[in-house]
Amino acid sequence: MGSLILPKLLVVDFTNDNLKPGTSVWSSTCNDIRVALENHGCFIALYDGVSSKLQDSVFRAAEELFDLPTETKIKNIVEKPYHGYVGQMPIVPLHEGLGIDYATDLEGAQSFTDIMWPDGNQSFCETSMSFSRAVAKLDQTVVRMLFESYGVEKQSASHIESTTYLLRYLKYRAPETNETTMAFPSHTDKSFLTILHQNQVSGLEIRSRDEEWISVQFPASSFVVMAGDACKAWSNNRVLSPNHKVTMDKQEKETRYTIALFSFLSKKVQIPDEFVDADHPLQFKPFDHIDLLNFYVTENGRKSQNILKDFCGV
Ligand SMILES: O=C(O)CCC(=O)C(=O)O
Ligand SMILES: [Fe+2]
Repeated sequence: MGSLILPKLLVVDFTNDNLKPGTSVWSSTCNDIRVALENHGCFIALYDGVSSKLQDSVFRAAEELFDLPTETKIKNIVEKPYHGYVGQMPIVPLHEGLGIDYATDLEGAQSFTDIMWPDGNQSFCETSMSFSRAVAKLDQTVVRMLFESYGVEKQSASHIESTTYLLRYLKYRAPETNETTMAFPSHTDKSFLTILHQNQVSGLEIRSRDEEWISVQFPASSFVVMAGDACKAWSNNRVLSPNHKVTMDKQEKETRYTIALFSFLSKKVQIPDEFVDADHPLQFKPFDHIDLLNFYVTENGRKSQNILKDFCGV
């Protein structure tokens, strides 16, 4: 066994030196990851690619960012839906978020930093970029392992080459007495994969394939790897892109911060031929990833109970 299944969710120890391509631990872990993504749409990764110093820095960077005046934060305008500033919404009063597109590139991190701090903030820029690059490595390892488990490993390199990353800083303040505890409503992500890292305040809940809501406890230094709708489409409906939400505890006094890295494809999302046969007919037409986001913000997209079927169903 390459990995451990704690009460509900798979925990994969990426710090294990024996987890190397070609070993039996590697292949059994590839298999565990595939099964977890098919049944729960997520798993927990223990990963030391982000040093504890960088973890501390990224949460300090989050506090510094959210402490900026609202008139500055709203300048985080990105053309792509759900990429920029979100906040001040009466129905989701606890939540605020900002996004850095192309976060693993210096230009992406720098241009966001320049808008937030016109006089410069080099440490914020470096922290955001280093964190994104370190988490992107985990994303790429998971892609490689998932592709290998499905026998399409030859396609992982071109997939990784065409991946771009959005880093989002997310804040959930503690609810006041008699205020809603719903901090982020139930949804599926539109990414290929999402990787979440939270501070010590929990709140994430994920709905598994058998419709059980699971409260996610992040072990120290852990990351939640979750499949988005693009991964579900790519897999011809094998992978689950789980509904998930954030609920704050009524008694909670502290602010929850999550730093989330979302991966998107700059080439078409297309189902490999290997996933299609008489028992598994083609379910989705190829599509541009950005068009899935654009559909999601239309009235039909928002109302849809099955976004992939309505957007690109065969
Ligand atoms: O904060 C979290 O744990 C989840 C955030 C989330 O689901 C999202 O931003 O899509
Ligand atoms: Fe999400």
